[in-house]
Amino acid sequence: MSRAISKDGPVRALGAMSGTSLDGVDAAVLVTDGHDIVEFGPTAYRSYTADERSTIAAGFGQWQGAAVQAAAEVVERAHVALLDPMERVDIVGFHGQTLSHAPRVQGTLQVGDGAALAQRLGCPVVWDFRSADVELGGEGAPLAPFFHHACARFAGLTEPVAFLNLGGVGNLTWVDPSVARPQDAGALLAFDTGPANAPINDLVQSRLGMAFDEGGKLAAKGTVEQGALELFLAEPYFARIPPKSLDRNDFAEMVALVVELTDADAAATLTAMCAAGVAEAMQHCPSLPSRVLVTGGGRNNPVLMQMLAVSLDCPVMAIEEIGLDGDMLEAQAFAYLAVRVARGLATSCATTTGVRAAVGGGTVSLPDG
Ligand SMILES: Nc1ncnc2c1ncn2[C@@H]1O[C@H](COP(=O)(O)OP(=O)(O)OP(=O)(O)O)[C@@H](O)[C@H]1O
Ligand SMILES: CC(=O)N[C@H]1[C@@H]2OC[C@@H](O2)[C@@H](O)[C@@H]1O[C@H](C)C(=O)O
Repeated sequence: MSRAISKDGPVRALGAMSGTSLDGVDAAVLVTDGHDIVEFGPTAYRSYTADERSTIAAGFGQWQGAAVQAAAEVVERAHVALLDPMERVDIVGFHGQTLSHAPRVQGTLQVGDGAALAQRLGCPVVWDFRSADVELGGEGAPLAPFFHHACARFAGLTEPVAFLNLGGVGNLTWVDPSVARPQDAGALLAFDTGPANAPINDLVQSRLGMAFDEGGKLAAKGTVEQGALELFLAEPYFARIPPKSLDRNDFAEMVALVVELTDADAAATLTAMCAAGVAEAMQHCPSLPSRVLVTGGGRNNPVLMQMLAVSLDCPVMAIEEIGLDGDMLEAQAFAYLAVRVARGLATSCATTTGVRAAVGGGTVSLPDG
């Protein structure tokens, strides 16, 4: 067996994330002891080709079979292509690609073989981060909140803030940085807010052959259809008390609500739905955050950001305002979580996934030799 990481002190970790919006794979190096962030390192990105994207998308909602296998192969190849040329690190956190997520029914499935990646890269790889949490009764998501807590403390924040990730799905973490440990009472509350970019991407892809509504240009030309928005907000999900999480396509029927609308009105309405899901989420926060720090691709959509600014009762800004990289936060999160798993520290707790006791999931695979 090759070396595992040291028992204490900071290590260099590399995190890799393939998110629900299917744009590509993000990778980022982080120096951490599993508690505090010491330093942010280099980052890299590899976009999926249109063919790769459709192969992965064909696996969405599936748990086994040829489509899952084909998606897994694409995910593995893309990660090797991205990570192999990067620096050698002490440990890798490999999220893989979520194909299906139904924690109370079948479970949660992230594809990509971490054991094979450990052999290929010649270093320990932590993977399958979500299964243990689900097996212990948790939602298995979101998992970035423990990292958000570390980020808030790294940035020297003292007041409660919210981290809002707008990827394919939206997720919000309310953090009180004055509480020392993420699993302690009052430190965190986290959950998925609703669909974010995924329905917008699906709409512009199917109608216009575009990957996403760049700059919200299409939505900016449209009018929000209030009736559709009201039907959307009547979904019981929004009133449900957290913890709660979503699969990418859990709100697929939304598209039916906009099917009769023009391209621009449909885009505007789906964008408004994302913002309205976030506005609904605020009622669940323990207190109004001092500000909402937006991460993920949705922060690049000025129409969406403006809708959020109008509908939330606190300032909304891109996370770059506190010096963090909004494109890489999730990859950094899985670097951080990998170190925590390897050191036997918790990665989720009752207020982040609803798991009964704080738990550290994840499988650690070491390379041979
Ligand atoms: N300039 C832009 N204008 C509008 N939308 C954008 C822009 N840049 C990115 N996006 C949106 O953000 C998406 C990518 O977001 P991100 O990389 O955060 O998602 P992800 O990590 O795949 O998802 P998740 O957080 O759900 O796992 C794109 O697919 C697109 O919809
Ligand atoms: C099951 C799954 O992969 N969920 C993702 C998805 O994408 C955003 C949101 O839904 C969040 O719950 C989660 O990702 C982030 C990285 C998380 O676990 O914090």
